[in-house]
Parts: sequence; C-alpha cells; structure tokens
Amino acid sequence: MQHRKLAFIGAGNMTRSIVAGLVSSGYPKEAIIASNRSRPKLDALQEELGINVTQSNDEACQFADAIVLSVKPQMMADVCAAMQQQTDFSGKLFISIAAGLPVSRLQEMLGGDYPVVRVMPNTPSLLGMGMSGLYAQDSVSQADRDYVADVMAAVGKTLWVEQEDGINGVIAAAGSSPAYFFLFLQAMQDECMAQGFSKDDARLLVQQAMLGAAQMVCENPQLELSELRAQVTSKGGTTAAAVNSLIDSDLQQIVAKAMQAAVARAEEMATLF
Ligand SMILES: NC(=O)C1=CN([C@@H]2O[C@H](COP(=O)(O)OP(=O)(O)OC[C@H]3O[C@@H](n4cnc5c(N)ncnc54)[C@H](OP(=O)(O)O)[C@@H]3O)[C@@H](O)[C@H]2O)C=CC1
Ligand SMILES: O=C(O)[C@@H]1CCC=N1
Repeated sequence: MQHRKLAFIGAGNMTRSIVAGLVSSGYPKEAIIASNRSRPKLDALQEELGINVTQSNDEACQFADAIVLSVKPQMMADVCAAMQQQTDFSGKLFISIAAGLPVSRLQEMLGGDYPVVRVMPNTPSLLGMGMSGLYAQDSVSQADRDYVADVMAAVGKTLWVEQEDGINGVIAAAGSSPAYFFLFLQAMQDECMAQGFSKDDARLLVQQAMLGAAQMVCENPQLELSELRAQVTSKGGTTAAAVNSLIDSDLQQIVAKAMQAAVARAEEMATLF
C-alpha cells in the first residue's frame, strides 16, 4: 500500500476508529496527522497512537496529500470554507466519511472539482473489523481509488458502489448498523437480568452468543442465513417458540422500517447541509 501523508480533519469517534486500525495495521504514524477543534481527543490520540496532532485544520491540510473530512455533516461547509482560505488544494485527494453529503456538494464546499472519494465506514474499524462502502466519480484516478481502498482495507472489508446513492444503502446496512446490534444485545441483556442473572453474566451470555453466531455466518458462506437458523431450531422446541414470537411481532418489518429511516435521514441531510 502507498503511505501517502494522511490528514484527518475532526478527531472524533470515527477518526479514532480508523486511525487506531491503521496504526495497528502498520501504516506509519509519522505519516498521519489529526486536527480537532478542542484538545483532549488530540492528546489521547498522540499519547495512545503516536500520530501527529494539531488544533489547526490548515496545518493538517497543508501537511497531507490525502485529507479525510471527518467532522459532522452540519459542520462541513464552515470547516471547508475556512480551509480553502489558507490552503491550496491542488493535487490533494479528499476522502469524505460524512453521512449524506454528495460529492457535488462537497466540491462546492471545497470550492473546486477536487477529487473526492466518499467512504462510509463503521466503528469496528477500530479492531480491523470495519465494513466500508466506497464511491467515486469516474474522474477520480485509479491510483487514488486504489489508495483509498487500501487504507480502508487495512481496517476491515470494503465494497465499491457504482451509484452514489448506494452509499446511503451502506449507511443503513453497515455504517449505522453496529448500533442496531448493540440495541438488540442490550434488550437481551436486560431480559437476562430480569430472569435473575447479574449484569456481567448477562453480558457474557449475550456477547458470546453473538460472537459465535457472527463467526458461524462468516465461516459458512455456502449456508443461507435461514439454514443456520434452522440448525438451531428443533421442531416444537425452545428456539421455535422464541423465533415465532419475533416473527409474530414482525421483526422483518421493524428492521426494514429502521433501515429505510436511516436512508431517508441521509437523503434529508443532503438537502439540509
Ligand atoms: N460514528 C460513526 O459510527 C460514523 C460516523 N461517520 C461520519 O463521520 C463523521 C464524524 O462522526 P463522528 O466521529 O461520529 O463524530 P464526533 O462528534 O465524534 O467527531 C467529530 C469531531 O469533529 C470535531 N470538530 C468539530 N468542529 C470542528 C472544526 N471546526 N475543526 C476541527 N474539528 C472539529 C469535534 O471536535 P470537539 O471534540 O471539539 O467537538 C469532534 O471531535 C460524520 O460526518 C459522520 O457522518 C460515518 C460512519 C460511521
Ligand atoms: O449516525 C450517523 O449519522 C453516523 C453515520 C453512520 C453512523 N454514524
């Protein structure tokens, strides 16, 4: 992989997840810089990961060949407007991880048709277990595409989408979805506790079941998910009772509605910011 100088503008949860994954995969820490409005997150990144940090977005931008735009979508316009006053963006590659903001809007914010790759990552990148969707317009060079794909592959799996609105589908399926799984597990943990387990024991039970199930999914690509479920479900047994209860409560529809809400919000954000 090329080790271009890489800047992260905004050092919040997602930057931390990607940078930690990158550093542990061997990306040189001297080649990474992060900027942030306030100091504490920068100090933690410097101390724990050894990367360069600054409170000046301009300094980060000037240091780098590739710039990851990692502030909240509603902050993006102001951040880009301020940076373009101080820095010549020629020759720089932009990587936006912001939900909702299309390339055309990002280029407007940047003040020119600079190459932009949109990436929709998720926080398990921290552990090298991320899932990122990528999109670029045809004008983005193969070298730039390969670089961004390599960076994200260092922290997890990647999937290119052909159409830009595919990124909103990635948000619903992978960017936001760790939160759905955490919510599901929390509900299970709460019920375990209601059934008499301590909080720690309840967590152990549900997290290990989730991990084992996820591993079985990954290691059996030839088996449909419904088949894996069938293997747990004895006729007239306990799993059938639980699964039928979920089906009767229309889990399928609940999940579909939640994912559609994520897409709708991403579409709305494109009009708001
Ligand atoms: N969290 C997630 O799971 C995912 C997030 N994303 C996207 O990643 C982006 C960042 O999200 P996330 O990391 O969760 O958000 P956070 O709020 O954790 O991080 C945003 C960071 O930006 C900093 N910031 C705000 N204004 C400025 C500024 N003017 N200059 C420099 N830094 C600034 C904030 O600093 P301060 O500490 O001072 O407030 C904060 O640390 C968003 O666009 C989001 O859509 C994409 C996929 C998944
Ligand atoms: O909630 C959000 O908007 C961001 C994008 C995907 C995950 N977090």
